[in-house]
Amino acid sequence: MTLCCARFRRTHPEDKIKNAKIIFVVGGPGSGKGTQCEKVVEKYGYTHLSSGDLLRAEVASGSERGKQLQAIMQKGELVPLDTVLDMIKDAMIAKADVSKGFLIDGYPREVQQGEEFEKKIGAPSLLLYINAKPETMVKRLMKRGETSGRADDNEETIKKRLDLYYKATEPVIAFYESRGIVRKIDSELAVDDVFKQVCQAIDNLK
Ligand SMILES: Nc1ncnc2c1ncn2[C@H]1C[C@H](O)[C@@H](COP(=O)(O)OP(=O)(O)O)O1
Ligand SMILES: [Mg+2]
Repeated sequence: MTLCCARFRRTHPEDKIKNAKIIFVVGGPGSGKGTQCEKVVEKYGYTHLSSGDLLRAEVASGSERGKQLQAIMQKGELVPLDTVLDMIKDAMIAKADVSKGFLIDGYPREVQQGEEFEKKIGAPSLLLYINAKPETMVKRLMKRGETSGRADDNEETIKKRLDLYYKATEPVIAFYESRGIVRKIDSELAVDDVFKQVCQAIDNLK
């Protein structure tokens, strides 16, 4: 080992999140992930990281990378894996000192993203599977689209996002089910009743 490694090892930024508590929040578009995460932040002091929000912030910044991302997102497609992961990791490190844990919302979108996350960051201790019927998700998204200003909350893109969710993201749930960390949440109910189930799952972590 060189002197340089020895000196910098202790202050490596990654060290800050090595033992962080991580919860994956997985569900279709409009299933209620963001709504539930907000409530968890308030009650448990977790940090909510929505991959979609991080990406939209990059788009809003007007950067060159933001412009490329916007084109992909407008089509309802998935953005490159490394881009999202780096953004999540940077955001986690920035919040490490003040967080009780992290809610990773909207990621992994496919099994490979989960594997990469674990390699670069760490393993989740819980996966909240926010489950609603497709009709419910479409209805909620159309309503959200009236005020969200989100370019992807329109009927055509919603359909593509739902298809992609069933094809790419549902296998993620099966992947983590084999590890016994999936808690299925019935998100057809009123927000507070959904939250009760979420609290039960989190309380059981301790
Ligand atoms: N349990 C619930 N009952 C009724 N509406 C809900 C709900 N959970 C969320 N909503 C609403 C709020 C939003 O306008 C819309 C989508 O919710 P969201 O939290 O933004 O979903 P997601 O982050 O999974 O895309 O549905
Ligand atoms: Mg959301």
